[in-house]
Amino acid sequence: MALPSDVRIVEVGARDGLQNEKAVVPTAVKIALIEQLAAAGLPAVEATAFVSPKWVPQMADHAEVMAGLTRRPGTRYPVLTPNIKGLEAALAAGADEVAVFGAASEAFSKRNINCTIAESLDRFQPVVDAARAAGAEVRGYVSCVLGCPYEGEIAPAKVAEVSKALLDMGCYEVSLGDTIGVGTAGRVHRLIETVSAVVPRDRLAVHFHDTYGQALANILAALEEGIAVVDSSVAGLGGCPYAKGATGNVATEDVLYMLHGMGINTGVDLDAVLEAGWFISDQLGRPPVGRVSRAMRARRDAA
Ligand SMILES: CC(C)(COP(=O)([O-])OP(=O)([O-])OC[C@H]1O[C@@H](n2cnc3c(N)ncnc32)[C@H](O)[C@@H]1OP(=O)([O-])[O-])[C@@H](O)C(=O)NCCC(=O)NCCSC(=O)C[C@@](C)(O)CC(=O)[O-]
Repeated sequence: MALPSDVRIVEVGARDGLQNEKAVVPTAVKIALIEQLAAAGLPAVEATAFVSPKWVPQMADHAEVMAGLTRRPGTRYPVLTPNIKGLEAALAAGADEVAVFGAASEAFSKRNINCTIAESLDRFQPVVDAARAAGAEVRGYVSCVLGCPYEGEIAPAKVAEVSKALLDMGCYEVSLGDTIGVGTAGRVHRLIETVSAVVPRDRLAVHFHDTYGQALANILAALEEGIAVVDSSVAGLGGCPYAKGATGNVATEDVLYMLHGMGINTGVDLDAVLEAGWFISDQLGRPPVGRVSRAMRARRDAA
């Protein structure tokens, strides 16, 4: 299949990235990061999660983050909403795009959102209905598409089943998450071949963590399968609090460098994303994880 000429990047660093930080990141820092990422031309900057603060304390300032943001016209600021309570709070905070998040693994679903896969789908339907009735678009996530920290291998057919259920209930797009980064390119091809039998490829996104260093190769495999939406995280921030050992998403800077080098358009300014990555890395007191960010910083420092 021909590679796409344009790829939409969904930046998840401020949510997926920061949710796993132990030290509380000040709300003002989160807002500054989100605004820098939006100014870099990223079309979607996931802003926060309206989840239980007992489960994910780092996202407890969700309403303050939304209230403090100066939003750019044309940029989307999706937020996670696991249930009606989260949705109501998100809508009250002015969210115009939300995301429900399920899993292809029963054990992960239990640990992450405290219910079975079937229960989660029952819980999401009213969230999707109410969001759409309020004029908010809904994205769906499926975690553990290439492996689960508790169950190991996950059948592509299960991923297809959950993805189809999310699309059928009204999600405009389903993002396939390799939560613990165990996938390899051949398995990505097989996964997308299986899922695309029930969900059109133009309704699929990929969300790959880079735990085993496979994310860029896996993204390329997804592009070869006709996928044109990629989730990534500035400075390679992140991990999932309910997947021990999971490291960050693939770094946005690495994805942009690869795509632009291949002549694929994203509309995103890599230099501005690099600056945003250095800003948040300095705030967190550690170097960025992404290779491009490290290389460009070394070059800048040497100049
Ligand atoms: C889903 C729940 C809430 C169920 O948690 P629960 O304990 O089963 O919920 P409950 O309905 O029994 O309520 C218990 C308490 O939580 C409160 N509560 C209930 N809902 C909310 C809410 N929305 N916001 C704030 N508070 C809430 C509720 O009001 C009550 O408060 P209490 O009466 O005890 O004071 C919980 O399990 C949860 O918040 N889980 C979120 C976990 C999470 O955020 N994980 C990370 C995101 S997923 C991810 O990173 C993967 C992804 C998307 O990036 C893709 C990939 O990489 O694979």
